[in-house]
Parts: sequence; structure tokens; C-alpha cells
Amino acid sequence: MVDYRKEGLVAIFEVNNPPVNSLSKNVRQGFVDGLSKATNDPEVKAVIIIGKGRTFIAGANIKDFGKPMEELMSSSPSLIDIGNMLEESEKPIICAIHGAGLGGGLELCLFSHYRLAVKSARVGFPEVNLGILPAAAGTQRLPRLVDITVAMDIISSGRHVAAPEALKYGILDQIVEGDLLKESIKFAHSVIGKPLEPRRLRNLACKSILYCISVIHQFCLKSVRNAADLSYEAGLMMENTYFKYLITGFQSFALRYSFFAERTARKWQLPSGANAANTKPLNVQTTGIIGAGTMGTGIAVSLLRAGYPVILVEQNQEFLDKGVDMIRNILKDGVSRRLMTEDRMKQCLKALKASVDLKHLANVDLVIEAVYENISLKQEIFKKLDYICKPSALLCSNTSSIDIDMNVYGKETSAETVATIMDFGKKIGKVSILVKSCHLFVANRMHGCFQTEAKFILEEGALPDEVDRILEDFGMPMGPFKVSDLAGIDISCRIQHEVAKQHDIELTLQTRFFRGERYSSLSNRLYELGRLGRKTGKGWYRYEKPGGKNAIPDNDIKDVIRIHCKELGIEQRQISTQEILERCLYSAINEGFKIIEEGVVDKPEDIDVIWWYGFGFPRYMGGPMFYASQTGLKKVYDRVCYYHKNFPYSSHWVPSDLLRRLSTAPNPVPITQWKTVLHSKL
Ligand SMILES: CC/C=C\C=C\CC(=O)SCCNC(=O)CCNC(=O)[C@H](O)C(C)(C)COP(=O)(O)OP(=O)(O)OC[C@H]1O[C@@H](n2cnc3c(N)ncnc32)[C@H](O)[C@@H]1OP(=O)(O)O
Repeated sequence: MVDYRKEGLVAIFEVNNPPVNSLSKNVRQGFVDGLSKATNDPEVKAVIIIGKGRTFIAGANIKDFGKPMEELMSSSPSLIDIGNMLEESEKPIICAIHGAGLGGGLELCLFSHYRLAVKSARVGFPEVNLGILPAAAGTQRLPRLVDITVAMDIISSGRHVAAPEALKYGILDQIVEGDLLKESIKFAHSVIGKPLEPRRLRNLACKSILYCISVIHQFCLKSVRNAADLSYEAGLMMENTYFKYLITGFQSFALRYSFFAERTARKWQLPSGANAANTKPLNVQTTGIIGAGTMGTGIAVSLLRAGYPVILVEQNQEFLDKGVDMIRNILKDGVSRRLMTEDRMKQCLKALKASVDLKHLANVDLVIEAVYENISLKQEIFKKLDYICKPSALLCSNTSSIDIDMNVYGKETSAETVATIMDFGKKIGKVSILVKSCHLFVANRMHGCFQTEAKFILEEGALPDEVDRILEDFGMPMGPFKVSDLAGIDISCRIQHEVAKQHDIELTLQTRFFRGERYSSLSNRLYELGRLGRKTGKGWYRYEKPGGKNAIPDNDIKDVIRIHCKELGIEQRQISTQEILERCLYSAINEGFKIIEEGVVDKPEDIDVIWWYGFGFPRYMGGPMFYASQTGLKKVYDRVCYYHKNFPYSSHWVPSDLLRRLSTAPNPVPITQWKTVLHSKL
């Protein structure tokens, strides 16, 4: 686990614990053994710690955090024990970092005397993403090395700090060009015999405490503040107390689930046996996008930023020019926010070609259709593309509501295509989740239940800002009505009318039922009043100006709702917070269970990942399916049955059979095993 060897005067500890050299017990023991050898060997004058494989050390083994507290705390040697041995060593200890030095990995570096890294390396304390704080002296040592405000930023953001930035702060002593080990050996020779006292961080005073008072609210910040206020030993003791408190809490539990859920979700598999590990993706080099609206231009920016050339096609020059302008503005905004350099922006714009002729897509490897939601238009485009594009081209659709089998993972989609798209998603910096084709797919299908219930709740007596506040207090970044204003009320109305047209039905303000289901025409009322959301300065809220961002509760909306309910004879009542929360969340969760049942996703984790990235569901709640598992499936099922009884004309309240079976299992079934119940007799 830690391979020991000597090169002349230098002992090398090579951490060898694939895949990411986490600090499991035998790695920690490896350090103790290595240190004992190096200390007792008079020939050894310095020690280098280096990682084997893809990375230096990615921190603690996160799976260990699920162990009972006593076992976790008594698992010796602890990282602090090892750290103390490293720091007290009379022979200089040098960490040579490539890949990532994170969490406990960085703490180990801070106990060492010197830190070198290759330029591409990253260091950081991502513990906050797991709901804990760096508790092997990280909060006490980093503020002794760097300015306290920098330490607070790194610890409380959890971000990965690139080597050049880390060098600037003094976290690293040097960036190494060329072979990391060879250069580190040279460096080791240069420091042999130099005094180590100034390199021992525990003895240094904390750097300035400027600015920290107003931001010290959370544990990380409190702990960093302790580095300034308390002795090293007292600060360490408090750090350990905070850690014990946090690690046993719900948020850390949910965040650790989230860490593994995201990685599990990447591992797609098809019934044929093809999967992420055994299917090679094709190499996509050139791309085309059809449609220069909000979606098309947004996708174009992602592809250009990732280095792909893009041919953007629109039906006429005016729309095309508008689209190109939009792309230019988004990129410029990126430059002004320092997300990219001016040169990079110019390269991106050079890689963009615009055309009004689909024929220019003849040679591209991948085409994404992103026109508005109209099935006949989409079908017509794909018919043409079939004829124009080369046979190996991948044809993709950006539809969110139209159920056409050719869109996502459809019946005819090959494993190689799936592998290519999943890989392509990663390359453009997105998180891809494999879902089968179904009406509205996963995100919109579940979120549709959530939004629909929110509107019914308005009809029954609540106000938009009340519903939004309750969901925002729960942790959603925006309530359903703010989201609707942002997306544009016309968009959802147009989709509803499109669906109704497909069934030869005309929706009016008096429509209360659509295909046997309860229906709310409230948004159509706003649409008719020209209250389309942020863009018109009025929607469910009013805004300071058209395009404004500040949602202000609007008394006029009260009247709109009151008139609507009076005309349709809907009675209004007081609705409790619990009911609002349950109806929005449980309706979506029940649908999530149906989605798993139908095999639209492979596992519940896929749904949770979709909700974090799609709707900003708080990761510290784990995602809707994890939240349900923690609430108790019996409770969720009982409430779904209750609402089904009360609202029989909403099919999203028909209880999922999978949910029913899981809720009656003799013992709670862990979320990772829900799928097994699908095929069991429960
Ligand atoms: C003794 C302890 C004393 C002190 C404790 C300190 C607290 C900590 O250290 S908490 C941990 C802090 N570290 C992290 O949060 C890092 C998490 N890992 C990552 O960010 C990334 O994995 C990466 C290191 C940047 C590498 O990314 P990438 O190359 O994209 O690989 P992945 O697919 O993410 O990971 C590969 C594989 O490794 C598993 N894994 C990664 N990190 C850990 C870990 N710290 N513990 C356990 N397992 C880890 C990950 O789940 C993947 O597993 P698969 O089975 O292949 O899915």
C-alpha cells in the first residue's frame, strides 16, 4: 500500500492504493512502517512522498465514514499520528503531487516540510461537499501557512485549487516541469541539512485575522477562526469535536450518498450487456446544431468552449444573426467574468460557422437538433438530415417533451452511439444520464407533477410567493413559480396546446379536465393577460422592468386567481406548509418510483443526479429518491394514498406499485437495492 525504496540519500514512499490512493488503514500503517525504516537508516537524509497511478492522494476513504463513530475514531494509526511523526522528523519530508491532493491528502502535505507539484495538479479541501470539515488539523494548519481569508475560502468552498494558484498562496513551494520524481529528488538534495523548524506549521502563528469576523458562521469558519484565537492544541480539539458532530449528521450522510450516486450514475448499462466499461465511444470531431434559439445557442457555447467546431443552422438569416449575436454575448460575458480569456473567446468564435442551409452539415460527426417543440417540424428536419448527413453521423434531438423514439436512448440506438454520447457529454463538461424514451422523459415528467400540484395549490387558496418560499426554505434554489417566470409562461402554454392539438382538443380558460385528468388553466389566463414572466416584467410576480430579476409579490395576481376560481367554482381554503411541501415533492417522488418500475432509468441514483443538475435540488438532501428513503417509504406511501383519495382525477397520485411493495417490506430496503424488489415477490 506504501511501497518503500531508496534512491541514494532519498527514501521514496510511493502510495499504491488504486484507484485514487485514498488513506485507508493499510496506507496509514504503510506510512508508519516507512517512517520507521527511514528514521533508522543513517544513509537516508530525506523522504519523498509520491502517489502511484493517476493521482497523489484523494483523501480519506469516504466509505470509512459510514462506520460507527467509535470504530472510526479508534482506527489507528490516525492521520494526525502520522502527521505528527512526519512533522517531527529530523529528515526533510517532501510531498510530490500530481493529479489531486485532496482532503486528508492535503493535510498530509501540510504536516510535511515541503510541497512540490506538477502544473496540472490540484489541491483542496472538498470535505464541505461531504458535509464535514477537514479534521486532521486542516483548519488549524492551512491558516498558519496562508492568509486566513484564503484558508477560509478554500475550506468553506471545497473547490479544487490549481497548482499555479496554490503556488501563489504559498501552499506549494515549487511547480515542477518534467519528471516529477527526478525533479523532487533534485529538490530533496537541495534542502538536506537546512533547518526544519521554520517549516513546521504547528509552531507558526496564524496569518492575520482580518475580515474573518463577519463570515464565521459555520463550523469550518469557526474552526479556522480557532486557529487564530486558540492554541494549536485547543484548536485541534475543537476541530475534532466539530468533526464528530458533523459526520453523524444527516447532511454529511446525504452528501456522502451523493458522492457515490454521481459515480454510480455514470456507469450505464443496456439489457444487451453493453456497458460503460465494455463499449468504446466513437471519436466526435465536428458538430452541427440546428436552431439558434436559447437552447441551440446555449449548446453551441458549451461545444465551442470544449473546443469543438460548430456549424449553426437556422431557417433564415435574421434568426441566424440573432443566434450568433447571442453566442458572442455569452462568450463576452464569460470573458468579463474571467471564465475565459479574450484569446480563447476569439478562438471559439473562429470555430463557429453559421448557415441557413442544412447541406452544410453533410460532413459533421454529430448533429443536435434544437428547434422548438413541434413534432412535424422535427420530423421534417430528421428526414432531410437522413439524406444529407454522412451515414456514420450521430443525429441527436434536444426535445424535452415530445415522445419520439429517435430522441434519446431509443429502440434503434446502438450501444456504440450511447457510449459516444455519454462520453461526449463528459467532454463538454456535462453530466450525462442514460434514460429510455418516455413521454416527457425523466426530468420534465417528474417536475411536471411538482409544477402541476403547485398550480392546483394556488387554485385551492395559496399564493405563488407562499408556495415558493416553502420550497425555497426546503432547499430548492427557486420555487416553482419563479422557475415558471424564468422559463416563460408562454413556453409551457405552447407545449400544453401542442399536446392538446395532438388529441384534437382545444384548451380554453374554462377547461377543468383534460383527457380525464384535473387541469388548471391558470397559466393560460396569465398568458392571455400578456404576463409571460420575467421577459415581460410580469408573470406570477412583477419585476422591476422587463427582463428584471427581482421577483416582487404582486397583488394583481391575487385578483387573477380569485376571478379564475370564482368563474370555475373552485373553493379556496387555508393550506398548511406540510401539505404544500408534500404535494409538490411526493407527487414527483411517486412518479420517480413509476419511472424506476418502467425501467426508464436503471437506478434511483440516476433520478437524484438529474434533480441536482436539472433543478438544483439540494445535494445535502441527497435528491428526491434519497429524501424519500430517509423520510420512510411507509410514510411516503401512506401520504400518496391519502392524496390519491382526495384528488382522484390526478393520475400522478395513483400510488406506484414499487413504492407500495418497498413500503411494506419487513425491513427498510436500502436505496441501492430497490431494483432487486422489482423482480422479487414482495
Ligand atoms: C484517515 C483520514 C483522515 C482524514 C480525513 C480527511 C477527510 C477527507 O479526506 S474526506 C475525502 C476528501 N476527498 C475527496 O472528497 C475527493 C473525492 N474524489 C474526487 O474528487 C475524485 O475522485 C478525484 C480524486 C478528483 C479523481 O476524479 P476522477 O479521476 O474523475 O475519478 P472518479 O471517477 O471520481 O473516482 C474514481 C473511483 O475512485 C472512487 N473514489 C474517489 N475518491 C474516493 C475517496 N476519497 N474515497 C473512496 N473512494 C473514492 C470513486 O468512487 C470511483 O470509484 P468507482 O468504483 O470507480 O466509481
